[in-house]
Amino acid sequence: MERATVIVAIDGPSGTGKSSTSKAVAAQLGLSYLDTGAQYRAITWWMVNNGIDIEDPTAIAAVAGKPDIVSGTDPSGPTITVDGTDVAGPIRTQEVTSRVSAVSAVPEVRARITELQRTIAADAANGIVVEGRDIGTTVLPDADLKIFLTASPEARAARRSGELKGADVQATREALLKRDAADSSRKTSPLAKADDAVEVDTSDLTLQQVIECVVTLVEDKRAGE
Ligand SMILES: Nc1ncnc2c1ncn2[C@@H]1O[C@H](COP(=O)(O)OP(=O)(O)O)[C@@H](O)[C@H]1O
Ligand SMILES: Nc1ccn([C@H]2C[C@H](O)[C@@H](COP(=O)(O)OP(=O)(O)O)O2)c(=O)n1
Repeated sequence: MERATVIVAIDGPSGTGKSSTSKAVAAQLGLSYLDTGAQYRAITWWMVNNGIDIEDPTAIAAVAGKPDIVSGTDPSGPTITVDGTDVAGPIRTQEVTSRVSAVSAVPEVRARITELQRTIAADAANGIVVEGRDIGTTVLPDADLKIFLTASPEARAARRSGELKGADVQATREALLKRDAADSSRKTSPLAKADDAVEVDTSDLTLQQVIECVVTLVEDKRAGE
């Protein structure tokens, strides 16, 4: 019998391991992979590049439909383009990171990106791992498996500053907590754990342990447990 597709939603705050875990789980299980944070970063990059006033939600809403955002969903080489331009690098700058929460709080932006996400998930032949902040609660509430990753602010800041080549851990911690607070308190689909999500605290787990944990949860689901 043909295996049914499987939809996995992985949510949580910054630095909990969503991207690394999701990519590895998708690769291991032959599923597609979607980094929804990259989509919000891409639309933010476009707004900044086009001189849109980030402080003005009405201005953002008015142009939310303009950029053409395309995500490549192969977990071994995910891609993201805006109007045909590869923005994988530019979306990770400090400038975009500091503005992404404001842009992604605008309801018209969320409606647009959510629709894209649902289309991508529906088109994934074998299924998909989708990671973000509101996947289990809003984007894919019928996902087969929902995971909510957490980790202490200290662990998250240490991981992130390691990535940013020795950036100050304390400053990184403050920036992370500020972004979490903004993402958790916005009106439209805030960062939140779905009632039926499995919470995994990754503070004291290696990445490999987290990957194994999630793979096991997917396999158990597929086995009908
Ligand atoms: N369990 C873990 N233990 C140690 N480092 C981890 C763990 N999970 C992820 N990392 C590292 O932490 C950093 C942030 O992980 P990432 O997957 O980008 O998190 P998120 O997508 O939640 O922001 C990466 O450098 C990653 O390799
Ligand atoms: N499903 C999502 C995913 C991300 N966002 C917003 C809020 C986040 O601060 C930004 C960036 O997300 P991203 O996952 O790239 O952030 P980190 O990798 O954790 O630094 O996008 C969102 O509002 N909804």
